[in-house]
Amino acid sequence: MPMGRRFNVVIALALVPILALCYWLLAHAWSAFVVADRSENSFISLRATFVVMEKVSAERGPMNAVLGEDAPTPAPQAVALSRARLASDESIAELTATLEPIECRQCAAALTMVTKWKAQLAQARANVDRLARQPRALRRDDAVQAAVRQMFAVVDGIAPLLLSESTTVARGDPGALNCLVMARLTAELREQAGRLGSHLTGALAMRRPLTLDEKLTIEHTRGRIDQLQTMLDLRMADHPDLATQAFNTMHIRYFGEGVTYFRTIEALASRPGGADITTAAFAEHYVPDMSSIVAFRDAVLDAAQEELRRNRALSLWAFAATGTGEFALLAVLGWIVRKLRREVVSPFAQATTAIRAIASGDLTKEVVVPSVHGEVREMFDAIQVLKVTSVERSRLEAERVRLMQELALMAETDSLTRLLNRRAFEKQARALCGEPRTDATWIALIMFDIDHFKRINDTHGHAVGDEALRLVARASRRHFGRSEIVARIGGEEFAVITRVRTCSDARDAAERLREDIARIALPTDSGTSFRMTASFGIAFAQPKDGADVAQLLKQADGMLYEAKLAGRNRVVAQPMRAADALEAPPPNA
Ligand SMILES: Nc1nc2c(ncn2[C@@H]2O[C@H](COP(=O)(O)OP(=O)(O)OP(=O)(O)O)[C@@H](O)[C@H]2O)c(=O)[nH]1
Repeated sequence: MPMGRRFNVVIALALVPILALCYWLLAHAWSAFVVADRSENSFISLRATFVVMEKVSAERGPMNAVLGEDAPTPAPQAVALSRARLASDESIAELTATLEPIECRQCAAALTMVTKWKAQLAQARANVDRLARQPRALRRDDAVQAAVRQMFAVVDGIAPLLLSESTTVARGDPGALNCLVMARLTAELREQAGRLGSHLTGALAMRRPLTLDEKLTIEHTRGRIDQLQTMLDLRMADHPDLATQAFNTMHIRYFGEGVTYFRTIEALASRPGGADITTAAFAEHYVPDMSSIVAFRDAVLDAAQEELRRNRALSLWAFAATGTGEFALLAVLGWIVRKLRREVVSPFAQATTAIRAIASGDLTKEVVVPSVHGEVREMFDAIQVLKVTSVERSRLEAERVRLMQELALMAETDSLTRLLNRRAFEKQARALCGEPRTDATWIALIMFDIDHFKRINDTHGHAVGDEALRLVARASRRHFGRSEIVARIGGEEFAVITRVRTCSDARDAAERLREDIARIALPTDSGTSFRMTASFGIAFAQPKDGADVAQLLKQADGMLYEAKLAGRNRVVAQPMRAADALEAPPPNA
């Protein structure tokens, strides 16, 4: 696989887990933000529920006052009760408004609960109104108690919604859990404080002493209030900075003044004649002290809301930071990959191609140097140096081969005539003799030299003698083809070795050359020309007998000597036995 594609595959494989991780981190950050956002929205419903609980609880104050008055209810008490009921209704409407736009299973369940409370509340109010229309003397004590308990039941029905909403909110921001728990404890404290006051309603309304049951109920409620106070104190000890002022005010106002006042009225109501105080007067003094509980609850809820807001902002920031960080990371990765590809991978592939071309001897391709720096640039510089040295080495190698060939040629060639020299002749003649052939019957070695050559030199000069040698060589080349080996084997001595079908073929060839040499007109320095002759000696051998070049040379030399002795300018062939020749052996000249 090419390096570029391999690089792409590696990058793709590396990107898969990186992108998956980025997606997971972004999705995680987004879902954390969604939960925090939902948590903040749910807090609005939770706070509205706290208010509903408070308002419905507060409605019992004017209700107690009305039940303590004779019929018809005096206008101030009636107006106070109407206002309290209106406040409850408004708080329920506000809660409903916060729940309706949210499409969730919990909200639907909450709306069902709200509808149920409204029905319960309407029934409880109807009971109170029925009792209020009766003359006080005719009102039955147990009926008054039942009306009060019915109002308690409405508030008891709100507590589960508070719990479920608090859980939802805390799930989105566990940091708000402490505030939410404290708000719930405070809301219950407000409810228990209200109930404590309501426990006096019967006795005060009927102008009678507290019954044993009422006293027991008061003790039970007081015990729960003490519990709540202890729990709040412990939590405040862990979080001393949380709404400290509101907490201290609640301690002074309710646990101090409010509880003391209640104990005073309780003591009066425990006397045989009961307490000489109306429920309205009691509520007027007791209820304002309870407002410090609501103020602390609100302070704690404000702190929770602030925490939720901070958490949502933090989640949003975390989401944005994760997205931006991932984008930056991917951008940097992309930049690194691009830079790697441009400055390392592609140049490396180019370098590989260039080195491969140089190694295979293709030095024509240009080495394209990419715009890179550092080590990669140095690598390309080195490749260029390698190419230059390779080109030079190649040139030197070609030169060496040429020189070797020239040397070989020079070693085997006669520089004057350009024919083979004696050494090359003997070598090639041995090779020819060793060739297994069937088409030729004889090997003929023709040796010849120029007659009275010394005289030519002496008469016309050495240069003319050289020219004579060159002309004889040229004539020899003309007469013999490529398959015949022609050489200058001595000063004015030449030799040809060839295969012939018959001995007379060799003799005829020698004759023709002899005649040709005799026709050569040699120019002299004086402008005249003269002719020369040559003598030939021929020796034969049969390849099947194993031709010996040295022997052939010796025999041809002998024949040449005979030709000289016989008067020169003639061909003398070795005499052959008739049985050895296909035709009569060449005659002696
Ligand atoms: N110009 C020239 N002369 C050469 C060369 N090589 C040898 N010779 C001369 O060739 C002559 C050979 O003479 P000889 O061996 O006496 O033979 P010849 O004169 O041809 O007499 P025959 O062979 O008996 O006919 C000598 O004078 C050599 O100096 C050469 O390369 N150039």
